[in-house]
Amino acid sequence: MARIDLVDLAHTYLVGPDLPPEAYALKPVSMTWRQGGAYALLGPSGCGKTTLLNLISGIVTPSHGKILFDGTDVTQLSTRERNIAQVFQFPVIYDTMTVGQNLAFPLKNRGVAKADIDKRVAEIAELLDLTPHLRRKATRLTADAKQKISLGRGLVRSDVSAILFDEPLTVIDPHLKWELRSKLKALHRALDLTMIYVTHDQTEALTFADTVVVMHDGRVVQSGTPEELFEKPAHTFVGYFIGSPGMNVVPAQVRGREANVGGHVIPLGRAYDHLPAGAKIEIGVRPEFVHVAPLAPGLLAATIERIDDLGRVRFARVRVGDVKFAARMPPGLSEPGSQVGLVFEPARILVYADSRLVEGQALEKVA
Ligand SMILES: Nc1ncnc2c1ncn2[C@@H]1O[C@H](COP(=O)(O)OP(=O)(O)OP(=O)(O)O)[C@@H](O)[C@H]1O
Repeated sequence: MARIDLVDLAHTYLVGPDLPPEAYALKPVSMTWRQGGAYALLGPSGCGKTTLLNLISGIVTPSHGKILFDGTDVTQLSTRERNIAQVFQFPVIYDTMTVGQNLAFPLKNRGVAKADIDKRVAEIAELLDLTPHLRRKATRLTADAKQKISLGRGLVRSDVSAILFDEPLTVIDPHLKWELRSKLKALHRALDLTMIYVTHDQTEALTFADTVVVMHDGRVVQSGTPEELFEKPAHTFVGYFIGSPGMNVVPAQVRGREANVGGHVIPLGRAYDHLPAGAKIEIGVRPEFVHVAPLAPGLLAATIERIDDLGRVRFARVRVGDVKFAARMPPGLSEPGSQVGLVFEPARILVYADSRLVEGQALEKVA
């Protein structure tokens, strides 16, 4: 396995001089993927996830920049030379072979000794519950089982630089998805391999990965633990893409320790004295930290439009003039259409300038 460094890496599928930034499927990125880390590459369709994965694997050669594996430049090397294992969306297996032969194939191909192959195949089959099927022809198996074999083929070699998964659970039955996701996590712990898992599904990303890399419009907008993405989204996109419901992001005028939203002043937990002039300023606050309360002086007045009952918690969708918020509902209170007040937790309000998080000044440091 390897530590992977991306150095000013960018890619466009178009050809021509002086291409504009929009022509790039991957805009310049420099970052490090830790040896042995479990990463998810998360973002909506078309944001550049597969492009980045294919650049790392060597399927695509970048227009700019370099890729280093353990400090060695591999930018011009093939997937085989990079020693990468990949699992794709759809099963890639040999129907004429047995399950066991399929699992053994990547090892046989590399000239591994038979005894070592048998041992490793048995180990991986056990981890994926494929042991009873080892002698069966792959052709007769269900799509789920075939994809499990694909996963097994990706995981069977212990000497790979990294294993890359491109939406590997797409064809898997929903109830099995949960089980396989937990299995992959356990496999990561057991095998200690660098794994990069592409998905557009936040639950998949947050349950599998130690580090989630969020992409938006060809850019890596944040790389962090699931907790960091929830607590401190570096970009408003991360705020509403992660979390259910997503973060409230509303235009505001921010001065010092206060935000003004439609004429109402909301105290902030930090001070913002040096916001960039001319930037679009917004505040971001997760619905978990905005509370619906009986309307009272000093509270931002809102109208409840809808209540979403998520079992353990209820969120109200409320309207304040043209602005909509999602907020926590206390038990027993209020019907749709009623007037309520909103209570904000100041320490949980973040400030964004042109969609990027601005670090405020801690209040104790402000005179
Ligand atoms: N081979 C290609 N030739 C031209 N454009 C491409 C090619 N592959 C991808 N693109 C474009 O690059 C952009 C990023 O695509 P990419 O497949 O990397 O995104 P993605 O996040 O993986 O999306 P999806 O989940 O839909 O696969 C898109 O605008 C896409 O149309």
